[in-house]
Amino acid sequence: MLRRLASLPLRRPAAAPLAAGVRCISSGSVEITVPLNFWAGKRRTGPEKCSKDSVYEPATGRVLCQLEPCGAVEVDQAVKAAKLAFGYWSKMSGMERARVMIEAAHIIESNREEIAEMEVVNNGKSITEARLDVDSARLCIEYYAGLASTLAGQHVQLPGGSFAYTRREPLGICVGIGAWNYPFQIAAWKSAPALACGNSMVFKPSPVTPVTAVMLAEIYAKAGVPEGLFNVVQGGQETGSLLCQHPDVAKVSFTGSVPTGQKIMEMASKGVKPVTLELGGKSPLLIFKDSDLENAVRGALMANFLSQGQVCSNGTRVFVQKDIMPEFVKEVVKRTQAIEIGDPLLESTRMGALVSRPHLDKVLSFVDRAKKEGATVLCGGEPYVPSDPKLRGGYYMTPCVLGNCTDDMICVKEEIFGPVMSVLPFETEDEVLQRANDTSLGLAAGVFTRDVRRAHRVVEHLKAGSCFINNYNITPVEVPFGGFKMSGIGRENGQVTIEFYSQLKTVFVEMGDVDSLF
Ligand SMILES: NC(=O)c1ccc[n+]([C@@H]2O[C@H](COP(=O)([O-])OP(=O)(O)OC[C@H]3O[C@@H](n4cnc5c(N)ncnc54)[C@H](O)[C@@H]3O)[C@@H](O)[C@H]2O)c1
Ligand SMILES: C[N+](C)(C)CCCC=O
Repeated sequence: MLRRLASLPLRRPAAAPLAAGVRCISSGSVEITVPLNFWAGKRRTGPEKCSKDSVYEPATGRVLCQLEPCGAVEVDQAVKAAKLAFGYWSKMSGMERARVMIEAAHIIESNREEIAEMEVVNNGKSITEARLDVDSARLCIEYYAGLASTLAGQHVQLPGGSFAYTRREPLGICVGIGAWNYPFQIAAWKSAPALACGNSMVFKPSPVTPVTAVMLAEIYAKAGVPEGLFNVVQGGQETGSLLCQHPDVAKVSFTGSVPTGQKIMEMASKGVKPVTLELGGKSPLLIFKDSDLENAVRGALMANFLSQGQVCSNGTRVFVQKDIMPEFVKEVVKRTQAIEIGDPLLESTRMGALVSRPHLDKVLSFVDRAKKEGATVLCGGEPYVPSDPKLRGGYYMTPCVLGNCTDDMICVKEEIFGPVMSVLPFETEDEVLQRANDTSLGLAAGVFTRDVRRAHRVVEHLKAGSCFINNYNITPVEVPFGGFKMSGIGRENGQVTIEFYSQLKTVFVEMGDVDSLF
């Protein structure tokens, strides 16, 4: 097996389409009947007697497929498969692992459109964004393939010719648990560093978006990973809890809300398992009067309206220096009103549907509460019904800009996770820094200014894991991403993430005699 893996060519002709069973789709035309669980190299049905949950297509509100949540038996089968695969994979060299991962990246590239389309159908985001998410997943796998062969330890000289060395070793079976806003990308951001380090993974997507993680499992299988190296079990919190508490699991990497992250940490603590937690945010974006206004407006839109505003790192508290508030607001509102909402599979659409009916209702209720608290709706914040009859049951709303906001309003304090921007005036740098940091969360923050000294001074004081100067919401995979404070623990992407998916073994080597005290 090892020889076969090692001899894979670096590049193959375009891979055959994946088994999602559909191509060239349109909204409302897709029904998924293939099983969505995957372990030991194959798609699998869930437990015979499970109660199935309907999964919806956000663009239309139609049922897309049925989710078969895994119970203890299936979780155990997936973990067993991962254990077996770990035995092979962890013994391969970094170069051998890299070859297979690069092959997986090529298969993603060849199937970019199909994966993006399925992401749209299941998540509701625009096809333009979904393609970028697929690219980010591929780049992440390529990046960690590149790092796989660089894993190395240290050599330390000790007295008398003795020495010690360190080995960077994999952890074992890692569990990945994902949120619904970037289903394919999250699966890749977790599996790529895990696999590069020699681990295997059991991944549980959100029950709202179960479709594309299993496509990634197929891709890894086609690329030639050992059977069981990357497995997908579907389900909600019960399945997730079973994974976190499984005695053979070495680590849990979670993306989701703060309350769930706290539960995961608690469960993992019972087995003293390390966790990576990528949690929520309520990030500030600071726009100073010396900013390039055109870029500041673009940045504010990028900070709020990607993925229908359902982005953890969104800069939803937009602090604008008073002097430029009128022109900033005028421009932001004009451009927000021009965002084309509608069928997420159309090239011209810039904002698709929110992920579910309950989530849409929740976001709209935040807008209602903001109004009651005295905020002014400068635009949007209404349910939106597209003219195309097939989209009438979809979960759309108009992107919203709230003015007249104050720091104590719920819309300014709580993560809304929808297309709602709160604009707040400020006067001085000290004041805005104090207000920007006045939150228990610390995922991201941004500053727009032409003053280079101010920019670096401000980011030095911002209590956030990812800070942007004169841009927002870009996440190159070479760069670590993660939160301060209650926004999380650990990082994804970048070289540092190798440390979160591996452990250090120290080996002492005695070259002389044992100097015994006894
Ligand atoms: N920091 C990041 O990188 C990042 C990225 C995306 C989303 N998020 C955050 O995710 C949230 C939205 O996603 P969501 O609604 O899917 O979050 P969620 O916390 O409701 O669910 C996330 C995942 O956890 C699972 N889960 C729920 N209860 C569990 C339990 N007790 N044990 C194990 N697993 C359990 C869910 O089934 C799902 O797969 C937002 O707060 C957002 O900010 C963070
Ligand atoms: C929008 N980004 C930049 C891809 C960030 C995704 C991670 C969080 O939801």
